Amino acid sequence: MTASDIQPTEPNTPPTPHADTRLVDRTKLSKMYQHYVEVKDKHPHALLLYRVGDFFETFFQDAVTVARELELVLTSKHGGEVGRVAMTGVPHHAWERYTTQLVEKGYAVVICDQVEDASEAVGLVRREVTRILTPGTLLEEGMLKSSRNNYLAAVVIAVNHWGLAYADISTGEFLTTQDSDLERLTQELMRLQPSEVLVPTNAPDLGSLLRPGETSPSLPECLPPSFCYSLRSQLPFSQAEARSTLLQKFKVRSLEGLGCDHLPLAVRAAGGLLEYVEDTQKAGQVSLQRLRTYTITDYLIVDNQTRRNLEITQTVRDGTFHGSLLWALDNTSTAMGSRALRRWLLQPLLDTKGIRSRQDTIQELVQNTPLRQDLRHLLRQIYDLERLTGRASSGTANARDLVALADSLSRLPELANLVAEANSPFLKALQKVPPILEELAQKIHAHLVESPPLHIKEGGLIRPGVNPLLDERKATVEADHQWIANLEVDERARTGIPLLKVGFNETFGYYISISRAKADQVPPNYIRKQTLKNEERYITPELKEREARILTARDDLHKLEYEIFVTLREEVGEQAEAIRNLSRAVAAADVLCGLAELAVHQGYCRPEMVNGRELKIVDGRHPVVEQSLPAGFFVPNSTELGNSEETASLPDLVILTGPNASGKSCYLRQVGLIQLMAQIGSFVPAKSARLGVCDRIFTRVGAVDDLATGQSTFMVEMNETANILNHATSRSLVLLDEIGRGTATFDGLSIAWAVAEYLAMEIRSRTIFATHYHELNELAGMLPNVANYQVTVKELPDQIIFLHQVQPGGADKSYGIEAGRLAGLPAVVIQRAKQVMGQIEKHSKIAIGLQNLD
Ligand SMILES: Nc1ncnc2c1ncn2[C@@H]1O[C@H](COP(=O)(O)OP(=O)(O)OP(=O)(O)O)[C@@H](O)[C@H]1O
Repeated sequence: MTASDIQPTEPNTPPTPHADTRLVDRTKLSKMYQHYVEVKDKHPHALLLYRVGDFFETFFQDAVTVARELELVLTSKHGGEVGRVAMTGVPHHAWERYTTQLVEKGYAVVICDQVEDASEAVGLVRREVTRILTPGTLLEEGMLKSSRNNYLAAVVIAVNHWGLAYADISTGEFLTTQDSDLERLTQELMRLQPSEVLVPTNAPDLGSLLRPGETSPSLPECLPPSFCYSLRSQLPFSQAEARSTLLQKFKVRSLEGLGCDHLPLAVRAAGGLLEYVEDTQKAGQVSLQRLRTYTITDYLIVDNQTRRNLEITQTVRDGTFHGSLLWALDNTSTAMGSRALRRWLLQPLLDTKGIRSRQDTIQELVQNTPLRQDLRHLLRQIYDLERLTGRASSGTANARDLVALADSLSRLPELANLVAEANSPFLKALQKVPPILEELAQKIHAHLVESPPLHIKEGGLIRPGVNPLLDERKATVEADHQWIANLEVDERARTGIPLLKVGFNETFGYYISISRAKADQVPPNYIRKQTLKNEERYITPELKEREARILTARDDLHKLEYEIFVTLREEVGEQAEAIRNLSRAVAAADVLCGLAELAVHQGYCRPEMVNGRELKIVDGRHPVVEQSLPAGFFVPNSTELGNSEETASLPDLVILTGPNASGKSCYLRQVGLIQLMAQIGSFVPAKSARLGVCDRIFTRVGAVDDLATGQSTFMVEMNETANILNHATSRSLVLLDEIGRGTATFDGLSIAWAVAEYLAMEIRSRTIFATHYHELNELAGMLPNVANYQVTVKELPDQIIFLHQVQPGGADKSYGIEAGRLAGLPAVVIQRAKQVMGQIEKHSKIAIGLQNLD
């Protein structure tokens, strides 16, 4: 197949009946289509993009799908004796853009590229599958979001136990875990938000990729429907296969060193995942870091509901990043740092030592302003080393990637210098740069030109002096070019035609151009090649000889440059682990430097992390609301929780009352966010804080109908409350907003009362319970570890002023009727509501009744 075989798309041609490879008579297909169908048979569940000249074409059923999904014209092409087959194509240079769209829509895409030069091919150009792209196996820069990891996960479930492995093949991260309770698996998947999840199955739809929302009977119920699932064969996930895949990959004799030898389900998930990665990467080698085994309970557990309610990565109202905690905290200077901060926020620590070493680093950077500023300045010059390394080791990096990588590597010694005197752990980690990485940077700089072209097969990459053969060939080509340049001058002199020119075009190559008026003066060795309106074009045997030499030499030159480049790229790939180890240190330092900057500018303090259950915050603020209000407008509030022998006066449970919109929800969230920030090692928005480490944070905030599962507001609320009561411990922090609102007043109040009592007496978790049921204030008089707080307002004759101050005591009214008046309810309705309330208050015996319960 040559370039001339490229079929132009033929719009307006109706699609032929041949839109299904399974129904077509293959013997009547032309050779290229036969090959296409063979490849398609091997990848029935993916879309096959098949290189034909300057296009990636799709045929048959894939053409129909691609045309529909990308809104391209569906056309057709002659496929041999069978007649026409459906076709849709995209220009080869734009394949990434189109493939990204397909992968984002949840399709797997197989790239079948030409692997030999079309001009050198004898017969059909050789084509091979070079890449299989699925949502979880992307490496291309344009397909990935720089600020977040792209996780591929694999799950293996055995009754109530499960193994989960996940990897980001663009950065090399690879982890596995095992646990019981399928609810925890769901939660872990929700934390990771993987782009693709591998599930081993025996089902008939094996090999297919279920797009988000698609269902299959082979999918276990505990797997949330919002992800993409790849249904895979059981074999690579079997204990024996998975074990041997891992042993081979990491060149170890036993899995002990990887920490998972006693976790069969974790091993099976990791082995199956690895096999899939190798299967999809075809041409390239993906370098995953050594597998790490982790335990879910080693981290602060924040369930999906709480993550949502605390708006950690996106807001509840419109799902945007702007307005989330991550948005407020992200002051990082590198993409690696930005990804690391997200990971930290989604997996805060339990271990006080780990927290303190992060705090120490922030503290050093807070105190040393020049160091902090220089560090930020230098970090900004470091590109995404993790992903650049990933592309280098998988063979997808171009020369610009390697130059960017070398530029970044060469900043590392400067970084080491800058932190040479530093004392804190995360800065010390930057003090040593392995000499091999410095040498690698120098080598790349010495080999590649400063601004290499995008394409790596068209020369112009390698500096002179790198390879004698290359220099020799360059010199020959240059001499030939010079000969051609001289030719114009020489021939003008020889022929006496002053306007004679030497030109070049792709079709004829080099030629001598003379105006038609002078055509009678051409020497006899000129051979006429083309006649234009005002011009005749000639060639000479010597010119053609030089041309052939130049073109061959140029091709050789490009090939040699490419070979030198590939060798260099492989050398980078060999250092992937060392580069990534250092990248992780850079990412961590970047996160901490950003948090230090924030601490300085927003006036955050270092929380004192203690071992008990104490939670003391003096003048705490909400880190996001504070940033969205003008400076000084946010009203700080203190919190004291955690009853123990040493802190006998502190309550475990606070009943928080106050009018609508006074700031109850904001206060609840503020406490949760401060605790969470403290457990990622950050400083916190407060004057001072003493915080015991929490094992879990639970929230129940707001009331939203879960339309997707058809549950009512009240049922959602009850499910969430049940989850809290069943899982909270005395080390948990529980934040409840308006329990029992979605049902009849007495039912709601009774449930709220019983829940509060259970939390305070049985679980003894630290709890803030915001409510409009003022009757709950009675609890404080009955239980020693319950206290009442209220958010205060100032009442004027015709308006309420929100003071947003949390103070001891219970509010005795809700101002709900005032809020209704302000919202514009008719005066008669307001008047009547006041009358009704007066009557109810007079006759209500709820509180009295409750006191008499015991
Ligand atoms: N401490 C504060 N300082 C300044 N403004 C605040 C403070 N707390 C809350 N606000 C402002 O008040 C608004 C209402 O707060 P919030 O939603 O927390 O009220 P609420 O008491 O939970 O109301 P409702 O009972 O109706 O849910 C917030 O949007 C915020 O802008």
